[in-house]
Amino acid sequence: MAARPAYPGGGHPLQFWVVVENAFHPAECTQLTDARTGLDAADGILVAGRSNQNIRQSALVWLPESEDLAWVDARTTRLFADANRQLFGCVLDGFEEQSQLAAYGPGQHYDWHIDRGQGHIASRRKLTLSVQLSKADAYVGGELEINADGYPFAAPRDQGTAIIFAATTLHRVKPVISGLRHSLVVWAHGPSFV
Ligand SMILES: O=C(O)CCC(=O)C(=O)O
Ligand SMILES: [Fe+2]
Repeated sequence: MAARPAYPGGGHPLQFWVVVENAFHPAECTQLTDARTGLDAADGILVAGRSNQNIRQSALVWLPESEDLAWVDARTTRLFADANRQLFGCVLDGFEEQSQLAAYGPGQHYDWHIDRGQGHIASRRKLTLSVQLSKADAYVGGELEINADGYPFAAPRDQGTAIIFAATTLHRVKPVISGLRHSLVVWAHGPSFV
């Protein structure tokens, strides 16, 4: 892939995502990955309710609703609010889906897709938030890439780093080669294209 060309005209390059380092403390990441234990993992569920193993292969669970985990919604809401103020400036009016915990083992991946979909909830997805819950050296491969303009950007893989992007932006998780990658994925919702 060729390097991104210099932005013409001397202005600022367009920004398509917001990265927040240390958005989650390592102990918070561990609490979330531990929360998976004992939960039923539905293998390869697309959020539209259709399963397509060619696009997605990962173990996915909904974040359980418990008092111990109440801080998660507060944190992710703050991350969305800050990113929306800083960059996106879109109309957000709710959080209509439970947060997801995903885990990708060897060979598992999520091919290029966008998160805005059909249906009354998926069509209202405006922003996507992904948090790297695993330590950077806990897995090989498994990069989260965002392709907003033809130049895929690999999200930083440091544990606790969050990235926020428009739910209409192409992204993928490359196949994990070894180890296990955990992530937290959340959407913020709102009316179309405003
Ligand atoms: O695991 C991730 O970081 C992203 C997953 C994803 O793209 C999705 O669940 O729609
Ligand atoms: Fe996605």
